[in-house]
Amino acid sequence: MSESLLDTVRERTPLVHCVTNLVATTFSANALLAVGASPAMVEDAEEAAELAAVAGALVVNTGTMSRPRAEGMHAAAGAARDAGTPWLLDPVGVGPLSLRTRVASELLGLGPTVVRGNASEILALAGHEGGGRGVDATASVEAAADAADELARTHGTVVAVSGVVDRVTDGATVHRVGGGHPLMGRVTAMGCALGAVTAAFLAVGDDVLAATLAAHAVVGATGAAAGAVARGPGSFVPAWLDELALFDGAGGADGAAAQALVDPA
Ligand SMILES: Nc1ncnc2c1ncn2[C@@H]1O[C@H](COP(=O)(O)OP(=O)(O)O)[C@@H](O)[C@H]1O
Ligand SMILES: Cc1ncsc1CCOP(=O)(O)O
Ligand SMILES: [Mg+2]
Repeated sequence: MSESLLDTVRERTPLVHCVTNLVATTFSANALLAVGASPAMVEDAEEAAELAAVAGALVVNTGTMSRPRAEGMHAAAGAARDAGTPWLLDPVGVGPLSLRTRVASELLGLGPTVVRGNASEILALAGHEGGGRGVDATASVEAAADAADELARTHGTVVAVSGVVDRVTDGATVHRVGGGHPLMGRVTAMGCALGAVTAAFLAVGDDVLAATLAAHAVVGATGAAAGAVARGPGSFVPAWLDELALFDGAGGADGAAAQALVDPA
């Protein structure tokens, strides 16, 4: 599953349009390049609508909110919906901060293909007390399980909640993805990069749940491998980009390792 979709990303180099935050921009673009996709960070409303209509997939990430950026998000998400471009909402910091919480709720109404966030953000997006502090989660993945299922069912979307073990649901079926490394929580914009990589898989896979799971498994496997060689958060970043770029495809040992992270016994 994961290995063949990764091969398809590399073959097709899908254009992934990101309306993302100031912190995540370069890291997400590098993660997309490393996995084999083609990133474009475009946020002006006029340009964002043009690009979202022709991109392979779109990421809308609320991490550094401003009114002009919110306009770009609405324009991009609306154009993606109209053009049938798959798009992922990463509701960074939703809950404690008011403008982004309102905007994310409006964006949810535009029908994201996937919603991906940490547990506090998913709880808040579903209208529950998430307890988020800034952009970091204070709730556990399992504490957000009911909220994630409810969001998925109400909005017809796949919801992925990240943490020590990620949880992915379409509201009916639930999967968990292991792997990763504690250093991933000490690198900024790691979840944003996971969202960007997930969008690259959405661009080439018709099965949204399978594509989301495959992307999470690849990030889990490469994160574990990078964590095993990194000395700390600084060396984790280049190690992870290298692991992502060097990850073998169909039939390889890396692909099998990623597959084994999904719903381990
Ligand atoms: N302690 C951990 N152990 C293993 N993987 C982790 C850990 N913390 C974060 N990750 C991984 O890092 C990625 C980003 O998750 P997370 O830190 O929850 O996102 P965010 O940065 O949006 O809060 C996910 O792939 C997740 O599985
Ligand atoms: C630190 C910070 N501040 C605003 S956005 C951002 C990055 C958040 O990235 P992630 O959600 O991937 O940890
Ligand atoms: Mg995040």
